[in-house]
Amino acid sequence: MMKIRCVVERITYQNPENGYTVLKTRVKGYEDLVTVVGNLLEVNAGSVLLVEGNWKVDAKYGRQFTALSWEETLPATLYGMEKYLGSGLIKGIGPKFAKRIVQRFGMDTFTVIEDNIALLIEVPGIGNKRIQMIGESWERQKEIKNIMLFLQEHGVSTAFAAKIFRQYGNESIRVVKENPYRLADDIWGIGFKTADTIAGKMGVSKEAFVRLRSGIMYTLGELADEGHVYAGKEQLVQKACGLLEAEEPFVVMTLDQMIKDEDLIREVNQVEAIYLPPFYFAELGTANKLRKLMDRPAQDRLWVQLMKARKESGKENLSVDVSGVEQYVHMEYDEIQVNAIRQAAVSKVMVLTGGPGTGKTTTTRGIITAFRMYGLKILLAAPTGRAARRLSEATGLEAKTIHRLLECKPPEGYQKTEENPLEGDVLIVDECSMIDILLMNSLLKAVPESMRLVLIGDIDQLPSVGAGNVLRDIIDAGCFPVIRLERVFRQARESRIIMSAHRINRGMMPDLSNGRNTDFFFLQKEQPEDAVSEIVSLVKNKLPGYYKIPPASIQVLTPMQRGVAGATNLNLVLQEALNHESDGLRRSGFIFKLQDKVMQIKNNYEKEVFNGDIGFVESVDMQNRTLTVSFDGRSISYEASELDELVHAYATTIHKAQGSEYPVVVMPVLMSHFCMLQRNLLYTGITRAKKILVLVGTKKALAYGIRNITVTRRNTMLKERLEGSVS
Ligand SMILES: Nc1ncnc2c1ncn2[C@@H]1O[C@H](COP(=O)(O)OP(=O)(O)OP(=O)(O)O)[C@@H](O)[C@H]1O
Repeated sequence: MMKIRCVVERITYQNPENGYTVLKTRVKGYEDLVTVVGNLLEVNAGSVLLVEGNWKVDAKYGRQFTALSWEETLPATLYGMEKYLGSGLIKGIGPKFAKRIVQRFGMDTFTVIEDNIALLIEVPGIGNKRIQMIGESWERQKEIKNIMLFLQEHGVSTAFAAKIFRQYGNESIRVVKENPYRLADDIWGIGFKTADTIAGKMGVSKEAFVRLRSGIMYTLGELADEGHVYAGKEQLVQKACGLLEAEEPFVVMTLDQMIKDEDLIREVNQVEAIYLPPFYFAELGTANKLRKLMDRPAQDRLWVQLMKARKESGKENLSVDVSGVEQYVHMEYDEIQVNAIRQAAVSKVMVLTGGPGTGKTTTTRGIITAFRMYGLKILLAAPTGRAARRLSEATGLEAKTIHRLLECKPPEGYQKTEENPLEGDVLIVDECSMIDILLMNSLLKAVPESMRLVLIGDIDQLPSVGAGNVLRDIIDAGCFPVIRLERVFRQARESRIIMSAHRINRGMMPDLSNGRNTDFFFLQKEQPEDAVSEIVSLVKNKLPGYYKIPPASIQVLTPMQRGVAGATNLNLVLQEALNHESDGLRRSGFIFKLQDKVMQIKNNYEKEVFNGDIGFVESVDMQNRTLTVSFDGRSISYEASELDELVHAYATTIHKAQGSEYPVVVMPVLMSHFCMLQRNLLYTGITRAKKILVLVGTKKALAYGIRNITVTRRNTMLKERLEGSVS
């Protein structure tokens, strides 16, 4: 084993999945650039590294230095200093100024910046404003370097240093030393495992209360990510023991203490359920409010008139006359649709559900028309921006995202609450299958008791990303009127996408024959590698050529994140094929370049961008290490350390595409995805396509997915609470 000191000239290759990196570096005594390979995800061009490892000769690439461990140091040569300063790490200095500064101050460069920064004024082109910027950035880098050093000493990669610094500032090291598990609570992207590694190196014992507590919290969080609102006690203890490698009695004791401390809530009914408090209160709140809404009368003109007429006539089935509505919207409704409109007129809470093309939108328009005839004030909402926009286009009325409807303002949160409720007579919410228990509770809190509620959604789609199975629980509880639309109308029958979705939903194979004038294609590819090449050629050439559309309007949806035909790899190959920009900002092995299609993967209330929003990189500032993304024309800027909120979106998982629709969808369906292939996943993926759908893969995989209905049960008690069997 030996050590070399090198300056990173450029990063040639990085694999974000496993961290494998190839660097071209300059090493003293070597004429040519030296190739260094290994797990070096977090390095920047210009960094000076002390790398420990061995020389090896690769059959294809020749002599290389294989890194086993490495640390970053400040450069000690003129060349290194210039590279370091010009790398973009220090705001206000790019390659040009780096050269000038080093030319002027030589080996004293860093001492000058450190002790006497005002002297930079002697460098042509540098003014006081820039000096101030450089000074601040230098200090920040120094502090980040200290944290990095500290983290490296404790065996953690440097990726999180900037984030830790942003959260705690100069207190960073103190906080981490005091309770490293706080990192997992406070910082998005740092999980229990990372915090636990730090704690382990710091000598925190395996049985320490802080450790067990954090592990239990993490396990509950993981179960919530899988969709569970609560954990069965046994399930939780077992899972936590596995994670913590701790004896069961210690975990049980910790759990009991946490319940005593009211960190967690235990409820014993049919099972011993352990809740994280927000989930418990959300489930309880949702159930109580829905029951209350059901019990209280509305106060609008339509309600008052109908109830009066019912009372006077003694007829229970009196409702609105739908023929007036039909005349107004120029549509003849079928029996179930008429029923839906009549039911809406006499309901405080109701559910409208159905698959694609069954007339949910058309019926909603009818319901809205009936309400408007009686002067009701209508509010429209949907969980995502795109779903809200679609609802708005379909109804001609303003529709908001639930976040906007509730006037979400960080950091205080929702402005619309029980104390400051929504104003209106009726709230109609679309795409309700996407609403998780926390969001549903927040929404219902803001609904006054006299307001009507119409919930619309397709129950056969994937359930919400967040915890709960809210729409299904509400339907299954049997306490609310539910109208199920099943007939597919003529126009929709012509769409093979829609007909295939319905067949899949009934467990049948779709018709896979290809022909002209169709919207549904199946391309047989056995091997994932072949499927990927086909997808690239479809997105880059074939579909744009045939349909005269830009590649950016084509969305690749895939069942999985990992693997050859998973979202990560597809993004890498599609980026390479579609984006020819040579450079960009790097983060964890990904490179964000001008024009890249990207997706925000976290709700960021400050920036007002939300999980699932798709945009395009519209500028990259290598000097200041920032970039801006245009989300539907709105420019949002990101610092390099915030780039883990973005992923490339040439391809996304079907889960992430819930609630969105795209004109053209390309979707791999391969046995290599077998663990994810499920009927509701395929159904959701296929129904995202509005004009063209191309499946690439094997019939076997498609058939397997269609048969697979082992939808994992989610732990929720909402249905029981609504029924009244659990209070
Ligand atoms: N009563 C009806 N008579 C004739 N056509 C109808 C009727 N109801 C709906 N349709 C037609 O069926 C098609 C699908 O209806 P609609 O768009 O309302 O369905 P949807 O359930 O909202 O579909 P998706 O979920 O795919 O958006 C439309 O072309 C619509 O005009």
